[in-house]
Amino acid sequence: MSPPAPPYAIDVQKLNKRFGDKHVVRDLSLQVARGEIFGFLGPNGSGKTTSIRLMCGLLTPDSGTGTCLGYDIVRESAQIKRNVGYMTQRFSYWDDLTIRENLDFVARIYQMPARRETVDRSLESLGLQSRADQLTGALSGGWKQRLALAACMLHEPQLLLLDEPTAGVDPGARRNFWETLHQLAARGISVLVSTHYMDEAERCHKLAYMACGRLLAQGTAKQIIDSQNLATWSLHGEHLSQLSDRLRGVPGVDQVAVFGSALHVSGSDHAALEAAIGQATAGTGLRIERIERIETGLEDVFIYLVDRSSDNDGAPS
Ligand SMILES: Nc1ncnc2c1ncn2[C@@H]1O[C@H](COP(=O)(O)OP(=O)(O)OP(=O)(O)O)[C@@H](O)[C@H]1O
Repeated sequence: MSPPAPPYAIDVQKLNKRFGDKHVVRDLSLQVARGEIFGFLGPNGSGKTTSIRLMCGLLTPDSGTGTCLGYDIVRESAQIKRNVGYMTQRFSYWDDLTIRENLDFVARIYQMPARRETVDRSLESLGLQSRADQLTGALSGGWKQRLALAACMLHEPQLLLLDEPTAGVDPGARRNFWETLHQLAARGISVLVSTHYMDEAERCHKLAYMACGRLLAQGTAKQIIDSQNLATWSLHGEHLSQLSDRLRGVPGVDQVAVFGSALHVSGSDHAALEAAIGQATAGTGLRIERIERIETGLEDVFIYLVDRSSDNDGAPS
């Protein structure tokens, strides 16, 4: 009888990694459950890629422990690599091969048995049959990205690590890609995916937000939003930049951020925030069309977390 599968696809505690004197990952503890889509967010250079590589045994942590698919991330990295699908930020394929040929090439490199069946199964499961015989170089970004996913799933991994898989892909293709991820998760495959897109963050079962190598928050989108207890007001009008200048630094106002044609003003002291907005907007001569209390969104919270973390660290990442 095979041993029971571990409850977590990823379970790491207090991972640290330095490159020279740069402390890139700090005390990272994180769990990804089986069949869960876990979103990994944070500014450029915050340490997401390094964390992903630590979690799948491609890099050795300076300290910390953990398992990936039940294998020790330090001692059993070879087993992890065999059982994980890793889609890097820069996936490479041959432009002058067809989708089918590219997948066959990957299958050959990994010396997979029953290559033809494996490639056919992969084409079918990711909806690539209609394009199987087209040259990859001529395909849109969305199809190329689907090919990248198929290539890292050829060996039927139980865990996918996807590093910004949809960067530069149009919204329609991104939506289709996420539908596929949810279908895979429904089959019990776990997914850790880094992204900069808020709409994608909201499609994850759980999220973690990283800045300057530290996890600042993790949980469901609702848990992350609730954890900061921010009130947010939306202000619409003509002179948003002047209004923004008036509001910044006023007691009660913790954050002012432009969202399209609106200004979002947030604070953790709800009464002080409301009073501050009232004072800043009264008798200014600025034409303000609408002021309304809105639900605080994930993006409001992430901006707030990054601002606070860079205040604490002395410099933005
Ligand atoms: N092999 C390396 N040697 C030295 N420094 C490195 C190495 N890999 C990454 N870094 C540095 O570590 C920091 C974190 O990089 P990392 O790629 O993990 O961030 P990221 O959050 O994935 O960024 P992005 O969103 O831009 O992909 C950066 O300052 C980067 O320059």
